[in-house]
Amino acid sequence: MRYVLALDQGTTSSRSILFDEQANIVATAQQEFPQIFPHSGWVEHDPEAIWQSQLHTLRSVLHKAGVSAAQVASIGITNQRETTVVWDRQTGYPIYNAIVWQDRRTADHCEQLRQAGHEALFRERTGLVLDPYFSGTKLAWLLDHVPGARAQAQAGKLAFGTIDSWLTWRLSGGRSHVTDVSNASRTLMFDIHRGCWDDDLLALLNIPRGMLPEVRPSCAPMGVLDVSLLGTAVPIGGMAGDQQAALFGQGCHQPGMAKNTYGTGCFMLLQTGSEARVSTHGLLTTAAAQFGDQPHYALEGSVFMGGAVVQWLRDGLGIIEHAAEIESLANSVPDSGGVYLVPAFTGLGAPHWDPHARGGLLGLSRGTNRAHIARAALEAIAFQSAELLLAMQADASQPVTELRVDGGAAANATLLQFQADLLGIPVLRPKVLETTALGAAYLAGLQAGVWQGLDELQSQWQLDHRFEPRMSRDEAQQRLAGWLKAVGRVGAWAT
Ligand SMILES: Nc1ncnc2c1ncn2[C@@H]1O[C@H](COP(=O)(O)OP(=O)(O)O)[C@@H](O)[C@H]1O
Ligand SMILES: O=P(O)(O)OC[C@H](O)CO
Repeated sequence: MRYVLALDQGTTSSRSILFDEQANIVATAQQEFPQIFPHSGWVEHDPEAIWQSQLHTLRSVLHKAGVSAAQVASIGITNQRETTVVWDRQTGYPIYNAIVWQDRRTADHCEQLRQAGHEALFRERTGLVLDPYFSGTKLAWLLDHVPGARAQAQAGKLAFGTIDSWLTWRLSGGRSHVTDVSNASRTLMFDIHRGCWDDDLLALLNIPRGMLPEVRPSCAPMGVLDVSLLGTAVPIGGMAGDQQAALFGQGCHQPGMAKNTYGTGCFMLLQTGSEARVSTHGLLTTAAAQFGDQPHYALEGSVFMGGAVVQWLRDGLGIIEHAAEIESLANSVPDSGGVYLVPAFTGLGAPHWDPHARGGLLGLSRGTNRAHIARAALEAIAFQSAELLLAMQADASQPVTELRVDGGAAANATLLQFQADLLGIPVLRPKVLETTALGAAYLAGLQAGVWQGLDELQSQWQLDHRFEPRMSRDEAQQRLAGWLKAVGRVGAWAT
């Protein structure tokens, strides 16, 4: 029996999931690591903590399954994207904490680039908008603020990577400095059309090219595990950013197929095939996971606060004890009583791209209670996602007819029913909700010959539940109008 191991390095935890040859989950291991908030709007991770937690889960999952490293045909890596690490090539140690995708410290730098008239060039080449979300300005910040970093980078002594690169570097004992197209496409430095780092953009960001990893397709030899780790040189055969990995794991290979992941944030991706479709409605164009020679693209909408709103109810307001309790609390009232919660705690992502927006709780009355707020919180996740799908429908050449879903909050049936109601299309939840890890495993397994092609993978996708829209379109339009009114009130708040 051969196995495929997926390493899923997320924003709040590192996980390892072992799959068998039928893509069944054999064992999982997970470890959380600390979130560091040095200032308002700043979010950092310790790259050593990321590495140690990932290594711990890797060892633990094999131990739990009673499987030896020699039985693992290939390792796939999937990761929180954009999060930026710089390390010393010689010592292998990071020069500073990782700056996390949620971090807003480079909002001013983005504004300066915009004022200087560079937004169109970045957009055309990278498919992204000038927002602190992406790696480029985070990397520039590190070079400008860590003493001596710029000189060392110019001397070729420092390496940059997103988390996929960082883990591969460590896993390979410092031999592989690589990334894949899907991760590279989130950096603001990568031309998604030519499939290479872009010297013009590097010059505008003042980044030495020598720091950057080599870019490969997502299904490709990425490196080999250093034998000192597990005693065997297991190949790393696949790599993709977590949202592109989920698109792959959901079997969304045909243009027009879309998925939404309800995790900390919400990320909706629409497969557009070989066409890098440009959005005129605030979405991003991004590289999908690449299997084979041809690049594939996706339209993406990213919402920063998805399931994290539920965490806020739990940890900030203390009105629930466990995330799952939100469902019964929300269902204890017939509706939100006119309350709208706009969770713009770290600004708004797609389609608004307003780093200065802040959260708002609107429409409160004397009768509002915590159940209304819980319901408004769940609805906010669905409203934000509905805005993404509306933008996609407006941008795409063909209508999106169904939405595949996954992620931790997709366990919540009330949320998914309201989502289907708002969208007016069926929402499909698969049996395997670990689609991110599955996507990484598929890429690695294809590389190792465990699976032969996409048809074989697609036939493995199984439905758990189909949520059909029940609300009238009039009511859905009214609710959306109320949401948009609330969003309008919180814009540019923190300027
Ligand atoms: N039953 C539930 N209803 C709503 N949200 C939930 C539920 N269970 C978990 N969540 C939310 O889902 C998120 C965790 O999902 P996960 O996919 O593990 O996230 P990530 O990969 O971003 O860390 C948390 O923000 C949590 O609040
Ligand atoms: O770690 P997640 O699952 O919240 O995903 C984070 C995204 O990749 C950020 O773009």
